[in-house]
Amino acid sequence: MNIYADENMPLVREFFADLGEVTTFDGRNVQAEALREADVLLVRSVTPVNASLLSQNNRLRFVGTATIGTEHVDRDYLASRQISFSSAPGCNAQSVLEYVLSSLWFLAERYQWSLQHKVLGIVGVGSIGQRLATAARALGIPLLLCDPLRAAQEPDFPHTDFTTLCQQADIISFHTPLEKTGPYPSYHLLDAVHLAQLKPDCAIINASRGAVIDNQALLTAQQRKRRPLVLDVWEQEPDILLPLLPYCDLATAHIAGHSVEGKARGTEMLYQRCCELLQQQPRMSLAALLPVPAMEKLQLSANFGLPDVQNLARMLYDVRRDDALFRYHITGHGFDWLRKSYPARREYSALQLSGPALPAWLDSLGFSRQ
Ligand SMILES: NC(=O)C1=CN([C@@H]2O[C@H](COP(=O)(O)OP(=O)(O)OC[C@H]3O[C@@H](n4cnc5c(N)ncnc54)[C@H](O)[C@@H]3O)[C@@H](O)[C@H]2O)C=CC1
Ligand SMILES: O=C(O)C(=O)[C@H](O)COP(=O)(O)O
Repeated sequence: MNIYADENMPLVREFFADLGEVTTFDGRNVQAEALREADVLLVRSVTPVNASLLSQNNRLRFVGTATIGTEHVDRDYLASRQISFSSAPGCNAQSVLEYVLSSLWFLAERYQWSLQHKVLGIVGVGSIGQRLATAARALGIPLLLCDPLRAAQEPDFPHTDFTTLCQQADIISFHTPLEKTGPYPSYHLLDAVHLAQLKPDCAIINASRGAVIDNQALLTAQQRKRRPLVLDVWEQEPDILLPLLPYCDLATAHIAGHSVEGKARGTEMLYQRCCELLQQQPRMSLAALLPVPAMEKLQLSANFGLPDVQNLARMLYDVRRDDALFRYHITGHGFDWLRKSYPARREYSALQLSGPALPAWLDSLGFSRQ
């Protein structure tokens, strides 16, 4: 069994070595010729998997993407060749939540906001958006939710249409997939028309897909009237619209989902799907492979409360680190280097909390107790 995997897939050899021979490749630049002998193909979001990439391969059985987003995979083509496919839904949802929370705390500090007096609009309330909604409720942040697909299926879903959300929210965070067609396309969802409808100081956070926001229209709007802006994802990565950078409060290289756990969970999920396909019992598990975190245990006193949570979270992840890396290295090393050399970052759950009266809302943020 020949297993071909993106070189940026952590623990891929540890998981897959018992299923076959593992060969790694550069996901951004891989060509059809290099994949001729693959039985299993494991990719990340940077590899378009389509008829052209698979034109020289006639033995492929399984394609897996260790990501939540799947717009880079031509699933109809895979189905036409009876090649099984799996993504890794939810694998890095907690990682994106921690990115957004860190961004919210940063913006609150920079602009001296009380988040409890800001309306957070969440666009796309799936794995990530729902986690964010749960965390925001725990932190007392008022919410507007926009998800027309959920609204169509769930009579009680408190849906606010996108235009109304644009008019009423103080902060908007995007968590939709990138869809160019269908009844609810998200391509350029935030366009010049909607940008003009936002409150003057409405903050924008995008950690979904770059093209959910019309980047050129965003630049024009920022040049006219600057708003708080956090961008993890950009149109046309890795060749992004660099003139946007001075207008960003936080700018990062599509790393919101790149926690150690988030990336490794993606590898594990594909391993499990592959074992199912091969009708083999999985022999490896993430719990056994994850490294011991630098900070393992922390005792909180009975005085720990909501105002302290930001300091606790910052011990584990502070988005300012990634913003600084981006601004320093983007012109020299470039977008993909920043992603490839991303420093280790553990999720909140890596730290076991103990104490006499741990508040229940810590669980809603993803912390774990001893
Ligand atoms: N920056 C990063 O590192 C990462 C980015 N992502 C991106 O975040 C997206 C969301 O991830 P998940 O929450 O796991 O996906 P999900 O599929 O669980 O949720 C997406 C939600 O968006 C809703 N939606 C679809 N079209 C919409 C529209 N036009 N307007 C409003 N809502 C719409 C869907 O109904 C669904 O509930 C992914 O598709 C991926 O593109 C995911 C992980 C990491
Ligand atoms: O899961 C997704 O979707 C993402 O966007 C990942 O966090 C980033 O994907 P990679 O480009 O690192 O594969």
